[in-house]
Amino acid sequence: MASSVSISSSSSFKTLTLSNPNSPRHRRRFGIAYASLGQKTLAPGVKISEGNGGLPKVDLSSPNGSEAEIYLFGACVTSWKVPNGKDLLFVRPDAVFNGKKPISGGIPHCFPQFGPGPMQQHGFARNMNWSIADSEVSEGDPVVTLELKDDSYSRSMWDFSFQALYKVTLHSKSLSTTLTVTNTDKKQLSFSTALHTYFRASITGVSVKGLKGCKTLNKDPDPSNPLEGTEERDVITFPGFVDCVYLDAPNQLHLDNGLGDAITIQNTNWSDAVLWNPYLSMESCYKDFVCVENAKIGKVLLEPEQTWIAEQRIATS
Ligand SMILES: O=P(O)(O)OC[C@H]1O[C@@H](O)[C@H](O)[C@@H](O)[C@@H]1O
Repeated sequence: MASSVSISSSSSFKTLTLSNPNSPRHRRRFGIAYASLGQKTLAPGVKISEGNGGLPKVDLSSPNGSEAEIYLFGACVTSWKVPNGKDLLFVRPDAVFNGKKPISGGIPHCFPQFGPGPMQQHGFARNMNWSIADSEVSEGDPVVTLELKDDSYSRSMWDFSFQALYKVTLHSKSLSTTLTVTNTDKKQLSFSTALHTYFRASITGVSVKGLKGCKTLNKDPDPSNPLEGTEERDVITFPGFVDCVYLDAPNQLHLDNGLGDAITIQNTNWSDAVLWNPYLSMESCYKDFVCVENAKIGKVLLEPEQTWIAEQRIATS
């Protein structure tokens, strides 16, 4: 992949495009781009900084003390700190920041395939560089919108022209993420997707409420041949390996992270949910996180120029 940095501006925003951010040449040029972007071009509370592995990230900070960071690589939110300084997201200790492998933790995207399927697991959006499309302050809260478009890499796996916009809004005690996918092709396309959120947790104390009565597709023991069932429990705990899809899940789930935080996970238009904890297959860290994912497992069909929008809002009390 060639190294490049480009900044283009339209009437309301500037776009910073980065590729192969791990190369020394790229880092040099990123420095220039960073300087010339300056803070003036971004809204108050929205900054660009150099993250792990030299990868660029967007830092959001709100006047009331909450903070978030989002890597352009994968548009991955890796940190969400509430005003008391606690980070409610988790990045795995084996996560790499090399601009090639997806970042394992935070809120990775699964797009345009949740998986398993013909493409690489969880699609390609989590290992492509997104660009900054816009930033603003909305009712005092910092907002950044990242953008992903097809290129030769995405087309080698999924031969469609598309635009994905990912708007991240940092509120005082909640983080809202809105994904908007538009078919910019001349033919119909379809995809499945998820926000694969890793919450920091103490797994023996974790519980999830709100899924009773949902149809389940249990990926344990065979992810490619899930077992159908119905969730009978009011309160789901994690005494062992869990990898389960919940179809037609409600718009609000309640997570007790076992660390003293009650987190609500609200959504609009994410029809399904996924619970995952790898248990002993990730012995060094499985006790420290749980994935509660908003997902769209059934295919979304988009005709040319059609758009699909879904929002997730995670909040503490
Ligand atoms: O790609 P990651 O972050 O390691 O996550 C993998 C897991 O992601 C979950 O969403 C899937 O349900 C699991 O089947 C899968 O193993």
